[in-house]
Amino acid sequence: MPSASTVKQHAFALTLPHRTHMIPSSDAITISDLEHHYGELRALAGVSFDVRPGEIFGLLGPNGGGKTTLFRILSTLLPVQKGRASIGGFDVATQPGRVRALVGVTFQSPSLDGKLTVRENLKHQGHLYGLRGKMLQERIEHATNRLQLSDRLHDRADSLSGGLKRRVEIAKGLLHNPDVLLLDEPSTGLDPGARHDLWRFLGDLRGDGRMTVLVTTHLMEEAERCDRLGILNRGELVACDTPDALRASIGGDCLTIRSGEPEVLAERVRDRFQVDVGRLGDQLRIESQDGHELLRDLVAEFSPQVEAVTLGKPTLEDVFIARTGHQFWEEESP
Ligand SMILES: Nc1ncnc2c1ncn2[C@@H]1O[C@H](COP(=O)(O)OP(=O)(O)OP(=O)(O)O)[C@@H](O)[C@H]1O
Repeated sequence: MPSASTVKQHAFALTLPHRTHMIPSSDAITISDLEHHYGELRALAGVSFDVRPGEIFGLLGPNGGGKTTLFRILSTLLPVQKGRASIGGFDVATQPGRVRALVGVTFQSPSLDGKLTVRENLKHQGHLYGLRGKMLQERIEHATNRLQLSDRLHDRADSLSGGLKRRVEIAKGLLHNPDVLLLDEPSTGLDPGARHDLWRFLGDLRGDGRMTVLVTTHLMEEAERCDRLGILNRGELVACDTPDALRASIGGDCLTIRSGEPEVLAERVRDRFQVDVGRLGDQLRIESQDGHELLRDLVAEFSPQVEAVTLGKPTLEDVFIARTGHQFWEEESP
């Protein structure tokens, strides 16, 4: 009995037409005013952004942000309810066959058959895409070379480490030579070393500028590695730019203060220094052009109420907090 994910991949692959188009030089992915509802629940609230050819574009967001919904619409597995999405100029709603020919997809849930070797897994995937004989052989060689899996072709999938399995999944997505690779949380369950390797491979894949990669993640360190990022929160795109530009949009330094009386201290700091003070639980958050000076004065004046202070350059998490008014992981609590 095939697993649910295998069935899903079958559904994705079987309707693939022969590929006739390369991505034109305009945007690789265009999303305009995309909305999606599950019953009453609004999972996407009018999202718009573009992904340029050859870039690694990250969709960053906490759990429930809407990443997987958007990912499934782009991979033609969910219908477009409102708005428009196109890949390589082909409309996801009206030209799904064309879109499937252009994209390779790696889903969050594992899709390898553990009892089969790497080669057998890839062969099976190739057959789903109508590839056979010499052509399939060449594609398997090419994909496994790119992901440095050539010496693993005869290993059973269930004998591989998590990182290697993930690379085989990506090789599966590359078999039909797509121009756009869609990856849903590719490093879920990987240790930091395997995660690092995975990102090195992603960098290599688009090295010649031909492959566009859209990757969803809830990990800041992954988001940092993307060329550009869209930050999704509760179905809304709250920011979209390069990681550097997003951090620079905060400006200066970020000061975080923990206090037993956060509300009282916030009021006093506002009055004394004329700064905006945000509050997240028992922590206060201040953006300042000169954090060192403010830190010194603040501790000198309010040390009895200050339990701990951190000072640092803005991180992507600070960007998220500044754009949404809440912490990244707040959403995850059960
Ligand atoms: N099939 C579904 N039926 C009903 N609600 C759904 C369904 N799929 C997702 N949702 C809800 O839609 C919202 C967005 O979910 P989505 O999976 O797109 O977010 P996400 O950012 O990918 O989160 P995660 O990382 O947890 O998958 C959430 O509130 C989720 O509970």
